[in-house]
Amino acid sequence: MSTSQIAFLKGHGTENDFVIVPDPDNALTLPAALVARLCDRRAGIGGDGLLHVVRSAAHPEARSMAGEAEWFMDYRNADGSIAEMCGNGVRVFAHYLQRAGLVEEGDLTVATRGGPKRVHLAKNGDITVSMGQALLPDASVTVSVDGRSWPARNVNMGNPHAVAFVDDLEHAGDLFTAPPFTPEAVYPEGVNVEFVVDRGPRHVGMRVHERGSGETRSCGTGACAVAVATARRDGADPAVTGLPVTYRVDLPGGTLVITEHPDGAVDMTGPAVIVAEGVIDPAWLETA
Ligand SMILES: N[C@@H](CCC[C@H](N)C(=O)O)C(=O)O
Repeated sequence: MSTSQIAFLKGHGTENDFVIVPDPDNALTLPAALVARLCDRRAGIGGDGLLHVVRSAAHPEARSMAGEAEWFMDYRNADGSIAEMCGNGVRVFAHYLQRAGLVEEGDLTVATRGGPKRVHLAKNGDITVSMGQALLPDASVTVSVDGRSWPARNVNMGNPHAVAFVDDLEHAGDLFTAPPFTPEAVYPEGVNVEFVVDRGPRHVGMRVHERGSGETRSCGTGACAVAVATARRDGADPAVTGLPVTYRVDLPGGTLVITEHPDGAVDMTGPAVIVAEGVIDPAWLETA
């Protein structure tokens, strides 16, 4: 594929939006600066991140997963940085594959930097991703905004999250910049920070500041981290009770349903939408 004719699509999952770049043979070079330009909402196409769609066999980071997952989600944040996982991204990625006729309704596996993820494409359009187990590294972290501070639960869903329970989501402030946390050494690679309020039994609301993207209207891995942290807070750890626990997680862009099973496996269910498709103008690409 010539770099002067790059096809793209635009899609979102609960309004966490992505530029999708199909590149089955991994022929494109996508340096961080170009990704950031593509994700720019004024000078580019605009998105919280970019999904580079590559055959696993064609990508050095995914070749070892090619036997079980034909397709690799090479995910990038809006600033061009690389992240291990993107939960909403996997749903949009799988939806794109189905729409393009590359996979069928039912089950498939998508390779990610966080390992292979099982995905179920349901008839009604819902997409469920088996996100794997949450890790809960024991570290006491404090997150602060505008003079208020909260203890945060450290949850790793392949990527790092700090989950803080607050009285009011407004207390998270404008989230234009990353909320400071201490001690900084806990997250040497940065962190996604979630602010959570209770909305009812097994029902929470959240806002998130994503590493590399700023405040987004949804974060799939963040919703999973929030559900796991809330289950621990509520004394509903499935490994202890022997029962799965399901949380409805409301985000500014929609609702995700998260279930944690007694073996620790976390499932996330939500929608995915393709909004548009087109070709990047070669003249724009020259300047980008
Ligand atoms: N929006 C994503 C998470 C994307 C990666 C994150 N910004 C990071 O750097 O870890 C999701 O839906 O999970």
